[in-house]
Amino acid sequence: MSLSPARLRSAPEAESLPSARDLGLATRLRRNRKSDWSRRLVRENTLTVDDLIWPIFLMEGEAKRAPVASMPGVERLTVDEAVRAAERAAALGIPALALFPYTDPDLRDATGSEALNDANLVCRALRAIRSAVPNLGLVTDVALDPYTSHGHDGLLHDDRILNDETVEILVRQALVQAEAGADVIAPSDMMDGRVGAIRAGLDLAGFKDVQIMSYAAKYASAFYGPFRDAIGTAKTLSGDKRTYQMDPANGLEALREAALDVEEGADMLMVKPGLPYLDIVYRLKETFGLPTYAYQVSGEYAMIEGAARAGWVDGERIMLESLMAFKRAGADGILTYFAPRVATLLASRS
Ligand SMILES: NCc1[nH]cc(CCC(=O)O)c1CC(=O)O
Ligand SMILES: [Mg+2]
Repeated sequence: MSLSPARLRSAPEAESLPSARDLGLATRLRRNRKSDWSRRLVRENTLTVDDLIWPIFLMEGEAKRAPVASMPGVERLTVDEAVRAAERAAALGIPALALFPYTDPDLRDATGSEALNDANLVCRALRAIRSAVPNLGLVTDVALDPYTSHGHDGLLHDDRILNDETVEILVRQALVQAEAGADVIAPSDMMDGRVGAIRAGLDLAGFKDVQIMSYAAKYASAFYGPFRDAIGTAKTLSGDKRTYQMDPANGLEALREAALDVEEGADMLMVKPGLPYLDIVYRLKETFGLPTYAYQVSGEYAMIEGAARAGWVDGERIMLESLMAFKRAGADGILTYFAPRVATLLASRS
């Protein structure tokens, strides 16, 4: 039955070839794709609302929302508006929110001291959301960049980011957040040893059930640009973050980063950015088997949403396809600015 390419080429007319009508294939993968019911039956992965963590941006004031220019459709919210967002998340069944503050410029200083203020924006939002929506998971970011005048995640000294001195402050930041009601502490700073130090600090203070989601593999990425607009560090950041965030060229190093975080007590791992780093998501999940998350970061969101708004791509389909890709790579969930939109869409389909 098999037909060589040479014979095919020399054949006078296609219709005279029996195999042109029937290749005699035992296996035809298209059979399972023939109809919607069958495609659903053989589908390997599903995206559900349980996979979503919604990152939101906070700002001072009352009853206000301010658009983030480089993230069309995303707004900074005052605390009362953040409570509305939390109620919306709960109504949609989104498991958790991640909170990021836009700190007033005059509250920023060289050491990021506002991070340790138990009445800072994040802490006030934690308390307000906790009392209005008690059962929503609240994830907080541990790193100093929203609070430092230089926009770095740690202490800057002679053009260097100090590691151990920074970790000491991060532990205190985590305690302030846990005290205000954070369920999950998510260190995004990439200092060495911070997961272990934060775990020890939390345990000592009695926060044994507060989880740690480690930004285990966080790359020095240009995809964070719009986020830095949102939290107001785009213009102030001096230099770049390449002495602490990972080199995008490295894959094995992500395994070493994650191994240390697991050893130090991380409950969950995260990879960031998301879509360009699916190989890292896959490797971490395969290697450690921990709950593993991906952050579809601001630049990824901006690229999809910008192209969609220009009419160049089908935004809704790309949103769903990109999120499904994370699931296929092994992610247990995704931090995504699309969370409320995709949750609404999923609800309308069920
Ligand atoms: N600690 C900083 C932090 N936490 C989350 C993001 C980026 C998230 C996004 O781009 O959506 C960043 C940016 C950075 O490292 O400069
Ligand atoms: Mg590390």
